Amino acid sequence: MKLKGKVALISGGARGLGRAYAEAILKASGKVCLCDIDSEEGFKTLNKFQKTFGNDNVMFVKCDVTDHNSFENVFKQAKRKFGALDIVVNNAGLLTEDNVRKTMMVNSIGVIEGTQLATHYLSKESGGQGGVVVNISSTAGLTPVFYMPIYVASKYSIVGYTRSVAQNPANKERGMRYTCLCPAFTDTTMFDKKWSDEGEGPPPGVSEEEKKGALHLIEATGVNTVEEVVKGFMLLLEVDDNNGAVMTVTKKHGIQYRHGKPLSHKL
Ligand SMILES: NC(=O)C1=CN([C@@H]2O[C@H](COP(=O)(O)OP(=O)(O)OC[C@H]3O[C@@H](n4cnc5c(N)ncnc54)[C@H](O)[C@@H]3O)[C@@H](O)[C@H]2O)C=CC1
Ligand SMILES: CC/C=C\C[C@H](O)/C=C/C=C\C=C\C=C\C(=O)[C@@H](O)C/C=C\CCC(=O)O
Repeated sequence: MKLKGKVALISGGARGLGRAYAEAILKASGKVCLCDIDSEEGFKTLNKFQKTFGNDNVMFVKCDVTDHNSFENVFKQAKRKFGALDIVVNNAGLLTEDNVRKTMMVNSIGVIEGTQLATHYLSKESGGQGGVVVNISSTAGLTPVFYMPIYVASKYSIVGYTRSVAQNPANKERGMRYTCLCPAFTDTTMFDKKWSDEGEGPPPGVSEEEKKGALHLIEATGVNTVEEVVKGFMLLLEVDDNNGAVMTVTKKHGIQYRHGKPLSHKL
């Protein structure tokens, strides 16, 4: 997809990776509707982007992706302002093991409902032009991590969901493609530097065993810069024949496509 003039909706776009995806699309002459539960940070980002890219090319709508009406309102407002929608990035996420329902609501159901809304609002059968959905999982959506099983469960669900929706032949008719981006540890607020040896020690509630596990994995995978993840993200948007693609981005191995082989029906 050529990004000039294309319109993207990005959840969790107020900061971190979501904000960086937005900036990359704006730099490529696209338009962006940011949404986030954090309106203070959202309006700060909006003001900054408006100064650089112009008021006509960016908007912010406060939204909680776990509230269907609140999320759907973003799609309506983006279409009203820009007249079209071509890209949906289901990026909003959180990392907590303390609240299983909240983690699943944001990281899993928020992404699934965002994909359903995208299919409805972008689809040729609803008067759209078709388009692309990028669902943000994690390498923790492809490999077990003993100290964050709930986060892992939420992220595995996104990989399976995206691959399944991509296989639905009806979505080809609708002009839709679905992809999944799985970054490993990346240097944002979510990646708490306190976990590293230079930091002040683990966050409250993290046991020594969990800290050791985290440090071991961080050492094995390395820590991505935001720019490295954005490079993979832009490839997913720009390459048109990648419906169903699952891409990992790790510091050590860079960008890799992961081909999930379906189990044989004999099993
Ligand atoms: N930073 C990392 O190491 C990695 C992050 N990821 C994923 O990338 C995505 C972005 O992560 P980061 O930018 O690092 O995190 P971040 O914490 O900096 O940004 C997440 C954004 O999502 C928003 N958000 C949270 N709950 C929301 C809700 N209910 N409704 C709307 N917005 C909500 C937050 O307000 C925040 O602006 C997440 O899905 C995360 O799981 C994946 C792999 C690695
Ligand atoms: C402190 C947590 C910060 C950010 C959240 C992030 O999403 C969590 C990531 C947690 C674990 C990451 C594990 C990464 C593992 C790897 O990159 C490789 O060991 C394996 C990569 C892919 C697995 C698929 C395969 O078997 O090839």
